[in-house]
Amino acid sequence: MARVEFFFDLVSPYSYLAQTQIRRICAGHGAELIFRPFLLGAVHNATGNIAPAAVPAKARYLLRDLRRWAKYYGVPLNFPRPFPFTTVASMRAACWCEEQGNLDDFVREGFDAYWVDGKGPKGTDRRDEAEPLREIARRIGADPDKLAEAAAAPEYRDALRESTEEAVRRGAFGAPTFFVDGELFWGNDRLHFVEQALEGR
Ligand SMILES: N[C@@H](CCC(=O)N[C@@H](CS)C(=O)NCC(=O)O)C(=O)O
Repeated sequence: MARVEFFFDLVSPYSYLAQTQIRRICAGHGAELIFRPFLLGAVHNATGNIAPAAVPAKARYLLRDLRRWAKYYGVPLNFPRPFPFTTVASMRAACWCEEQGNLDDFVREGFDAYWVDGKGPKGTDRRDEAEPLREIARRIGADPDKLAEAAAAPEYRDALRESTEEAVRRGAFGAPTFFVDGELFWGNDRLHFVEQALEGR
């Protein structure tokens, strides 16, 4: 069975788009799908990359591009303001969900909360994540206090750091990053190559 790893951060709109498609793609090819949390800002820092929205002309273009993709897929997208926002606690909580076996639900509900329903963090301060985390907990049927506790615990801080470092070691520089049996693909707009890779297996 082919194995698709999907490294994501809830702050990444292209990861939101890609996760609306990746389950169908993997199911259609009988591939195993493994979501992997990482911290996009740390990936950018480690690789000397910069967020595309830091270039004003690119930021304006990306907004149009994202809307076109959402229309193309027929999925909702409500670009959140302010942007960017912090996801450090959310992504640590994602590491806890990975351990609990409900990361798939976290991914779906987290992206929907942040990129569809306007329930994401309203700033870049860690405290801005308190309510969004409670929202995700409600949606996935987790104990909100446990999720908040996990987000503050050193073991999930370390788990997130390790998965981020692993992604960088393996060649990641942005999101979404996929590995198909170890081969790296970057971008929602490269999902057709992911499919092609799966067809050849
Ligand atoms: N064309 C790509 C754009 C993806 C993208 O801009 N990703 C951002 C995060 S949402 C990133 O990490 N960019 C790094 C870069 O542009 O090098 C796609 O369709 O997914």
